[in-house]
Amino acid sequence: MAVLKSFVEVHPDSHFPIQNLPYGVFKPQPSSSPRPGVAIGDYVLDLSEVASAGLFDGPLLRNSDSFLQPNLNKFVSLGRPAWKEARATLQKLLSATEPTLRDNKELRQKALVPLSSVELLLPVVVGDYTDFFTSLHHTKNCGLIFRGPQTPVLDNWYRLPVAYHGRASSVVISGTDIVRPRGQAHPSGGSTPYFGPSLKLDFELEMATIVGPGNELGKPVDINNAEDHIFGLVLMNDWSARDIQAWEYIPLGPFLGKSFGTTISPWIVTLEALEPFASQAPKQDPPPLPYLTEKVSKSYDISLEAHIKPAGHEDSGVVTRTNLNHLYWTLTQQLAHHTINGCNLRPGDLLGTGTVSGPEPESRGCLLELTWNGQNALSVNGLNRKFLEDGDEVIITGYCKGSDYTIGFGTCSGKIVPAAP
Ligand SMILES: O=C(O)/C=C/C(=O)CC(=O)CC(=O)O
Ligand SMILES: [Ca+2]
Ligand SMILES: [Mg+2]
Repeated sequence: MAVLKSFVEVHPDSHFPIQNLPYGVFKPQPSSSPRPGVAIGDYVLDLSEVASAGLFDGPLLRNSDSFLQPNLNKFVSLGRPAWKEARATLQKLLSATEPTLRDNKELRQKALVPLSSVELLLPVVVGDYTDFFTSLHHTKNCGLIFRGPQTPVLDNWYRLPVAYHGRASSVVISGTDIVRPRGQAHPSGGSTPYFGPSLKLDFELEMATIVGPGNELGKPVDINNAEDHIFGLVLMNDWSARDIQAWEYIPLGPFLGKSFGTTISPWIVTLEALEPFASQAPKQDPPPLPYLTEKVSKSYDISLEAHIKPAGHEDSGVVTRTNLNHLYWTLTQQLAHHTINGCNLRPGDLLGTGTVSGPEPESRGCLLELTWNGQNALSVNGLNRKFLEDGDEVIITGYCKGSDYTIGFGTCSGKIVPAAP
């Protein structure tokens, strides 16, 4: 079958071919109101213009105002049949052989906006943010570093996807500066805690689920229906202050060491776009309990990289390369487990996968592991790094490489600025 092509020119290396069509929210001008869009090549297609022109003409979206909203919460709440209808409409509208938009100069000029000229915003209002801990390699390394060699991975980890409740208010869009947090820390062997700017500021390379339709309080999601509740994925950086974290986390878990900022990428890549890159999830031993046992156990082959760009440098240096398919617990197991006690999820909720570390030392997803808590410096563009310095920009990227096109996530970046005085 011929490969689907758009009339919008798309560079072969672009993350945003017609096969992707990730959803975001943008402002065409600083004074404009936010509106939903999909990325196509170097452009964003304004979905409020497409809707206003009456071009969503399928049965589910014909009279819908879901693209006349300042965020995607309403659209993601509609569920997979509406998402499929929107995707079919947009792929047809943007295809090389379809004249409706291609030959309508006026509409094209209104609806196709150069990406370089827009401001990208958070795609959804995130009501709740949860962070899982699903890489065995990350769990083992953190266990060794924080707790020593006795039992780096506790028995519960193999039985359930461990997580903590994160902080939604500090989830920010890619490009937002991150202020170095201040807090209490306790130097190892030291007798009294100190207060000041974190000396062990780190990134965590993660991906995150954007929840579609939620579930009613008291009604868990069945594991085999969990995929119906997943709209798509974004890149995520769970900034972490390791010195604050190590001192505060016993016995209740992460708090101020992580809640000062979490960055997500602007484009939500849908599960439909990722489907050609689905892979078999790793075998689980011991087998999970029935409520976590799924008919199809799916992961995705998504290559992930983190780069650091020190202040004043033109280029960034790569510090890790990993893949989403290293994770032990699947996205659907995470979601089903989250609701098994009756907890309700809502459209736009953000479920971080946890740090995506792979088995090789070069595939570790954070500096804590890469430098083994600052014992071994990493060389970045000729500079030594144990933890992040002021002015460092961390850039995460992710993509699935097919033979004819790339499905990419763009980038998720943030720069460290000095702590408050
Ligand atoms: O092992 C610990 O005490 C803590 C580990 C983390 O900081 C991990 C966390 O945020 C979850 C994850 O990213 O996998
Ligand atoms: Ca994390
Ligand atoms: Mg964080």
